[in-house]
Amino acid sequence: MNLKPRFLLFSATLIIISGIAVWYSARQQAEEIIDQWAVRYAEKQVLYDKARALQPILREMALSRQFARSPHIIDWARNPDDPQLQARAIEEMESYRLTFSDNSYFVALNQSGHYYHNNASNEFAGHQLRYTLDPRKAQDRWFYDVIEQQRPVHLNVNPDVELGVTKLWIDVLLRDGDETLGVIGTGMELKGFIDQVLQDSGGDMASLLVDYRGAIQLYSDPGLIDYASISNSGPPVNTLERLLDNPADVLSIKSAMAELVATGKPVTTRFVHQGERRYLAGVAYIPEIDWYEITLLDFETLLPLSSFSGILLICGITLLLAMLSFNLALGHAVLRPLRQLERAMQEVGRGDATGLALPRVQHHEIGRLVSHFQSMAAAVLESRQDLELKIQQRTEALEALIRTDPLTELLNRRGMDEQIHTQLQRYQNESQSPGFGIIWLDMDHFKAINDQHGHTQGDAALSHIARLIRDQIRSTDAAARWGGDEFLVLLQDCNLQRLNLLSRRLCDSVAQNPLPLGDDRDSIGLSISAGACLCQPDDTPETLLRRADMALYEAKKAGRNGVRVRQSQPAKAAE
Ligand SMILES: Nc1nc2c(ncn2[C@@H]2O[C@H](COP(=O)(O)OP(=O)(O)OP(=O)(O)O)[C@@H](O)[C@H]2O)c(=O)[nH]1
Repeated sequence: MNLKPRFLLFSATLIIISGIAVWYSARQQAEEIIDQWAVRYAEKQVLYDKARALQPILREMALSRQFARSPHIIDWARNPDDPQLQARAIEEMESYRLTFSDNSYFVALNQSGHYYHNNASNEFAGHQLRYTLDPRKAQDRWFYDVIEQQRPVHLNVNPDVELGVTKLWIDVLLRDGDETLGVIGTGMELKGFIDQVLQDSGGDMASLLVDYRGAIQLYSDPGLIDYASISNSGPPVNTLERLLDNPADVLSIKSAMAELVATGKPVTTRFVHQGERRYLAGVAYIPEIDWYEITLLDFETLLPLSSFSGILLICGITLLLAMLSFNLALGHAVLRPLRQLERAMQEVGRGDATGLALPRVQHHEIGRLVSHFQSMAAAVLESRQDLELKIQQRTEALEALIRTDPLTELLNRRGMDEQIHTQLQRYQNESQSPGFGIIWLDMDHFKAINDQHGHTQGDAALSHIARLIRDQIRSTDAAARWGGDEFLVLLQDCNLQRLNLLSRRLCDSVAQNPLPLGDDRDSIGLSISAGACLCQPDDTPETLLRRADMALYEAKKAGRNGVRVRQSQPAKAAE
């Protein structure tokens, strides 16, 4: 596999692995942030809810306490049958009615069991005595329970059967010294109170008030309120268990409540579940009423994890872009130069090293690689050229060798054959081509020289004659050792006169230049016979040579050291 797909695969694997790692760690971090944030938020919220719920209750409680300390009412409660005291007390009660938020009050006297009440619309003016309490009636049990428990203030959520309303009752003991004269106070209309202080803030949080047993005292869903908790002799019905599915969560909240009372901490938090949802419960103790404020915070709605998906998306895109940029940079800095280098290497391998398209990288490893490659390619090119030159020279030398006679360094028979063919073709094909002639030379009595002086001297004689021939001919002419002691001379641009002249000159030159034997006074006399002829248009190499051979034969026959020229004029000249 090439580097590019390898790197792409590698990068993709890296993206996936680091993406998963980033996803999990970011999710973990996000969850931790949300949890920490939610704890802080829940702590603040429960304190806020506590203050919001407590503020109106405290006001009514303070007023009710003051109401219970009224001397007019205490005097009357001691003597409930005294009409004057009753009139003053009812006047006092009516003035308090206007100060209570509900504009209503109740006064229940212990001695007579009479229950006095007037409401916001002053419906019972002049008939404030509404009924007489009966300890046998369930709906009147609250009065006797409050008296029995002797708690100075008691809050009680209870429907008023007589009045047909459900209220949060603030029950305050009416006392004179150690004597309990009755219970007085006011009621806050439950629905209005809940709407005012416990209404859900959308679907993301819920607020409720519970007593020390976990019995729900105030909640936005009236069906879950544990009404008249004070009067129920058995265990409470509507408790935290109704709200939280998991018993462990209920125990957890109860432990939080115990912790608050034990440590005096203003607030604490616990994670709980309601159905599939996870909530954070902020718990605060309200010592003034001995209840607990619980705020359930659905932080998955308040701050859903999906809020962080944008960050995760950006992380993912950034990672992807980083990897793509890395790949692009890698491709630009490494892979592309490497590909160019590879192509250049292939070109050098094919022997085409001209105009190599090499990457223009100056620095770093690839640059050095290119530089080394350039040097190497230049060296390879140089040695290749050198080699080719040598081969050419050797080939030329070989070519020359196979056309050269090693002893005399004249053309050999093959070389002269080619010359005759070439010249003959040119003469026959080109009308303007001048004719040429050949001279066939043969040493006279050469056998005797060999015999008398040995073959070495015989070779020397052959070389000596070759030199003499070479001296006599032009550079355009050609001379060859035809074989043994025979030579052949080809004369360019030749006619009979020149043929005759040069043949004679060659014979004379040999005759006049004996072969020196090293000793100045001694030499071997030499002579040659020559047969010559001019080429004819219809000649073949064979006919041409045969005529020269015949001329040579005649020269030999005529006594040697002589020349015979076949007189026939070439046809072109005759024309
Ligand atoms: N030293 C030497 N002798 C050679 C060489 N080639 C041929 N010969 C000798 O050359 C002689 C040629 O003799 P011929 O041409 O037949 O006869 P000739 O003695 O020259 O007499 P004519 O040609 O009739 O004048 C032979 O004895 C060959 O052995 C050579 O390369 N070196």
